[in-house]
Amino acid sequence: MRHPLVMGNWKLNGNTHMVNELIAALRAELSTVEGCGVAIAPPEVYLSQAKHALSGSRIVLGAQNVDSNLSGAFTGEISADMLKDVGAKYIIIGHSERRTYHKESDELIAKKFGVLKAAGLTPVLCIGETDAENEAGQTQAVCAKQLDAVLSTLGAEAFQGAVIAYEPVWAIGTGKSATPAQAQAVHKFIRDHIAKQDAAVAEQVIIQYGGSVNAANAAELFTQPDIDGALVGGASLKADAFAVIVKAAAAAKA
Ligand SMILES: O=C[C@H](O)COP(=O)(O)O
Repeated sequence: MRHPLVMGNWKLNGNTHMVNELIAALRAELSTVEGCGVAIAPPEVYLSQAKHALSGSRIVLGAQNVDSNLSGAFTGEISADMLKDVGAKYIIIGHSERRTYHKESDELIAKKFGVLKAAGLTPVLCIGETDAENEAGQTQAVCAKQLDAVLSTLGAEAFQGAVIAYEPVWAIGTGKSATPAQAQAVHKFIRDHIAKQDAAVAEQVIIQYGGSVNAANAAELFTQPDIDGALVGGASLKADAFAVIVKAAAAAKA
């Protein structure tokens, strides 16, 4: 039985004051919610502060990226061990913004996946097609290629305990979410693709949807059988909206 996971990706937003205020508000909003995992990924510079602010709560700390190297002369980078050391658990890799702005390849992202697994951390692997790829009918091919980078190097067992976030690039930050039926079709394709190698692993892997999830559309998305929560950008910066999304996931999957 899979449990949903709703994770907030704060992206490049926040400051010392905001981290404390938003976490305090989330703690108040979510203190009684059960049946849905909750995580937040603040910017790396605020991870320790966030960990302290989350102390004793059920909200888990995540991060937005990791380097593929473990240590050494890699200026500006953060290692898996460092993330673990500060208490982060769910680590986003392969986000389309990193694929686009930092030219991250499927191969590099697969390497990061392996580094996180080796450190005992949970990869949140983002995959998804662009608008042009969607228009060209290439959604499944793009998702398969992004998954295959991990499957071919680490095997299906690497997805045991891992998280996949299907985020169509055209839906990120645009206000234009995929419809529940559109997202479900891709989520089922993703699960079936992994099941070709290992049905048990495919059955347990959490597949989040991401892309303009908000308080108004979350509940309907979560009615779909293969949508196991959400990776939330903009709406994760507002405690009330994020709490509605978490509660919708808990209710839909109860
Ligand atoms: O990681 C989160 C996604 O990029 C979705 O962002 P969004 O909810 O602002 O569309």
